[in-house]
Amino acid sequence: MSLDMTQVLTLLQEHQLFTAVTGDQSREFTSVTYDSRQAQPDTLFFCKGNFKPEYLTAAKAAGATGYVSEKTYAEGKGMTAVTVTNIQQAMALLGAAFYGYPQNDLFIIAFTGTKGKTTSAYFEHHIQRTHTHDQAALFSTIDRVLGNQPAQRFKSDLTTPESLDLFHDMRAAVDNGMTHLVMEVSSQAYKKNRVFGLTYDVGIFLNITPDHIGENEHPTFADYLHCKEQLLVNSRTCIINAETDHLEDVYQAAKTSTEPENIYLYARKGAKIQLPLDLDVQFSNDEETLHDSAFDVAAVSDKGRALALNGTYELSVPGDYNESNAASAIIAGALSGATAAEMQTALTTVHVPGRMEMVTSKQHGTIYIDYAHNYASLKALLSFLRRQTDAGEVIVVLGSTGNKGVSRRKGFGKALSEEADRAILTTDDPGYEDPRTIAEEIDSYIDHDKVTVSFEMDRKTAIKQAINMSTKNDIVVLAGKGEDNYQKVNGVNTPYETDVTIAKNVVEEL
Ligand SMILES: CC(=O)N[C@H]1[C@@H](OP(=O)(O)OP(=O)(O)OC[C@H]2O[C@@H](n3ccc(=O)[nH]c3=O)[C@H](O)[C@@H]2O)O[C@H](CO)[C@@H](O)[C@@H]1O[C@H](C)C(=O)N[C@@H](C)C(=O)N[C@H](CCC(=O)O)C(=O)O
Ligand SMILES: Nc1ncnc2c1ncn2[C@@H]1O[C@H](COP(=O)(O)OP(=O)(O)OP(=O)(O)O)[C@@H](O)[C@H]1O
Repeated sequence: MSLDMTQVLTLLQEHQLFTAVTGDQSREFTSVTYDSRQAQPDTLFFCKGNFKPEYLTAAKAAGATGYVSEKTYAEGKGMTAVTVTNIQQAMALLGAAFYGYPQNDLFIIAFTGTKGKTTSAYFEHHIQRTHTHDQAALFSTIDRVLGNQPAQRFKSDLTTPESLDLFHDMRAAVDNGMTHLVMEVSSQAYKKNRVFGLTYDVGIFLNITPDHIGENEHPTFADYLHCKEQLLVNSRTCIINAETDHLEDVYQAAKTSTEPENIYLYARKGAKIQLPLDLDVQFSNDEETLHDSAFDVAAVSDKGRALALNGTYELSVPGDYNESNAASAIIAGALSGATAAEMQTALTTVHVPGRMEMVTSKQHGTIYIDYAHNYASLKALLSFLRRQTDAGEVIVVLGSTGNKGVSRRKGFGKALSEEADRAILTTDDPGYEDPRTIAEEIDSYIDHDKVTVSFEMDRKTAIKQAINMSTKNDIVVLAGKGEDNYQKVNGVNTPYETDVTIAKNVVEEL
């Protein structure tokens, strides 16, 4: 893989990003990076974000011969310097070119939404693995699967990787024989131009509620919505959950680049839709259970019927909202050519780490471990579980993260007041804050006439207490950490056994 200066300048000029160039213009680069620690001979280095000039000095010392940035630096003397109007966009364009446009060799299915991205991406990946006989890659918040060997599976740092990493990983996936890619696209990915210039074969919009607004994320809800909608603007075929808030805005965004015959709308049967739009696919379920779900999917338009996806689907992950997530994955699967039978097979065995994990105990009811960590997700989770447990109590163990998402504390108080009987407030990634103070803040939003609250800052002890106090008709919910095996404390990822392990051990010791 390589990139020469003629390609660099042509691409930047074509996209009106080019400002100026100095130095040797006959260079060819055999490596690209935005991190000086990765630089090597003949590297093209990108100066972006919270960049410091000494990183350029370090990159040059390691052999970098060119750099791209929004201004020139004295530290880059002797290197070819290309200045651009937008470094993130330039990096995405040049990254795609350096890695030989791997997206052209992949059928790409991309999910966005405030909640359900990871879950739906896992559902879709499972469908695609079945459909393609294991030729499907996955870029999720949890992991990046670039091939079928254990060494081709990596933990993720970001929901959507930085552009150079994204195209690097796509190239690796293609070279590993992958033909399909399922990916999550965060609003930050658009805000930071990580996916600039990328077009998806199928883009799915799941839902939007206020979240990720604040310092280092989005200044306003309007900005958050705009960034999320960019996924649809950049998709050849769009799938929209017609139950989402702001449906009109979302639908209009899809229509800016996609004909209505390539926009699919789905919803639960009987759901109230905000706009007089015709649905394409409905799903329904008369029998929810705590352990899995069997729901019906039916096309209700001509273009929906052309997908041949009608049928009853058994889903190994419970929760009414997961039926909605699965419905989106089924439509995307059908658009990629997967048959209903393939999708039915896949969904019966899918597992999403840290989402709706179950640990059962005969005397103490079922324990659910779930990543729910804001109002919308906790409300969705608890209201589903509440409906399943008329006879018993809903007992919740949770905390809230320190130094970010402060509004979640109020949301937790609200969701607990609406759906829980007991809450044990504890620690969840307190960062530089005191977990007890965070817990007290959550408590200040709880209606104490409805919820009995106690405090236990050692999360393991809190989990033991919750399981021990529950009876066989109760449900215990361990919320917020999912499969995390650390607690972020004072800037350090402190090892943590995981909620699932602790719950299993407690049950074994009973
Ligand atoms: C605000 C934001 O988006 N920041 C991201 C951004 O940071 P940045 O460009 O400022 O980079 P930086 O890490 O501060 O460092 C500056 C530059 O110096 C370079 N450097 C640094 C040290 C050195 O020795 N040499 C060197 O060259 C770095 O490689 C970098 O290019 O680029 C970095 C990767 O290059 C990301 O890790 C970082 O994500 C931050 C940490 C983050 O976690 N952001 C969250 C908000 C986020 O993006 N979340 C979404 C999910 C949210 C959702 O669910 O919707 C996500 O997609 O993950
Ligand atoms: N469609 C949905 N609507 C509401 N809540 C949901 C939905 N799907 C999942 N959830 C809840 O949200 C939690 C997080 O789900 P998931 O990880 O799939 O979402 P995400 O969009 O990837 O989230 P994040 O951006 O926080 O990583 C789940 O554990 C569940 O409690």
